[in-house]
Amino acid sequence: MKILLLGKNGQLGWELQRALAPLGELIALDRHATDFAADLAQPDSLAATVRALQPQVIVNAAAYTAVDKAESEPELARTVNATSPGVLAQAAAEAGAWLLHYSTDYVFDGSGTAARSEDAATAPLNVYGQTKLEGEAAIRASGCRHLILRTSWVYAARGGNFAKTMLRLAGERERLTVIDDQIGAPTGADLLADLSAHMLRQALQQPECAGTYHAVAGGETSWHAYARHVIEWARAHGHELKATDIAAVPSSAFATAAQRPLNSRLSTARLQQVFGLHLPHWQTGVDRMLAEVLGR
Ligand SMILES: NC(=O)C1=CN([C@@H]2O[C@H](COP(=O)(O)OP(=O)(O)OC[C@H]3O[C@@H](n4cnc5c(N)ncnc54)[C@H](OP(=O)(O)O)[C@@H]3O)[C@@H](O)[C@H]2O)C=CC1
Ligand SMILES: Cc1cn([C@H]2C[C@H](O)[C@@H](COP(=O)(O)OP(=O)(O)O[C@H]3O[C@@H](C)C(=O)[C@@H](O)[C@H]3O)O2)c(=O)[nH]c1=O
Ligand SMILES: [Mg+2]
Repeated sequence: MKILLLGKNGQLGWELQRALAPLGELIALDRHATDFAADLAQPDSLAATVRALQPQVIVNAAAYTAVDKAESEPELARTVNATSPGVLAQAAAEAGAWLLHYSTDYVFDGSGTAARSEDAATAPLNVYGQTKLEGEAAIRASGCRHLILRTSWVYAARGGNFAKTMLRLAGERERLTVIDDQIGAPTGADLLADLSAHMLRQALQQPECAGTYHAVAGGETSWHAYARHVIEWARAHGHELKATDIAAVPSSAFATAAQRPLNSRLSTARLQQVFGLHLPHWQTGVDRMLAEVLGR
């Protein structure tokens, strides 16, 4: 089996290079690839790549993920997150290939306190979420066999993420202010990549498993409690940090270009039921990532 992976060097793309390797011949590209076009800012070039390589599976880990910047670059965000996934999906439909794609908790408005299921009403609050939602719709409209995994708050040992930002800021400042009224589940790129491989393997045998799934780690937290956990773990493992005051603030007191959902809880019941997979608690993966990053 031939698998084409796009966005190979992002947090998730890097882990997918590992997790997908045993499933078949893996061709992993990033936007700078020269033999085959793989820049999602150039949608017109992508169909030729799929036709030339003829993969049985296309995995798209590339995305425009700068949430605040997307507010001032909506066209580029839309091209990368919606138009190009649509082109890949069309090419997959024509080739009879599967498409594995990723989406986000930010497709929802975050009202209420309940965990959302896959068919809950979407209503993105920001450009990034809107373009990711449009990407989902383009994939469904193409008629290709697909898996769309909606995840949240992704971190990895390799790449940039909130946990690493908190470690850096805690080394530089005595006081941090962190939002405590946005609730969600930090999800490791390693876990998501492993889920992806297991789900793909089953879906290839059971095409009726195609569809959209919420794929996040177990448990829930706020950005503030997540930050505190990361900083306390670092201290407990001998790292000296400046920050003594990790202040909890409401979203209204922390100005950002993009508005973010308050309730990012996603129910993984469907994933667990259809694929029989277990979602470990978020702290297990975060602690493992910290041990790797901080060398303890
Ligand atoms: N990060 C998060 O918190 C969350 C992410 N997701 C989704 O999960 C998926 C993976 O995200 P994650 O790995 O964390 O994101 P990263 O930002 O770590 O990686 C995104 C990758 O996409 C690449 N990329 C950006 N623009 C283009 C382009 N024009 N052409 C080709 N590649 C491009 C980047 O390349 P380069 O390095 O060259 O810029 C980077 O390698 C995405 O679909 C994202 O929307 C969902 C929920 C949360
Ligand atoms: C740096 C910083 C952020 N925050 C807040 C802002 C924001 O609400 C939250 C997280 O900050 P980030 O910049 O990591 O947030 P953000 O980039 O919006 O994270 C999101 O990325 C996209 C790609 C997704 O799909 C989402 O699931 C989610 O992970 O913490 C603070 O409260 N204090 C701080 O010092
Ligand atoms: Mg971010």
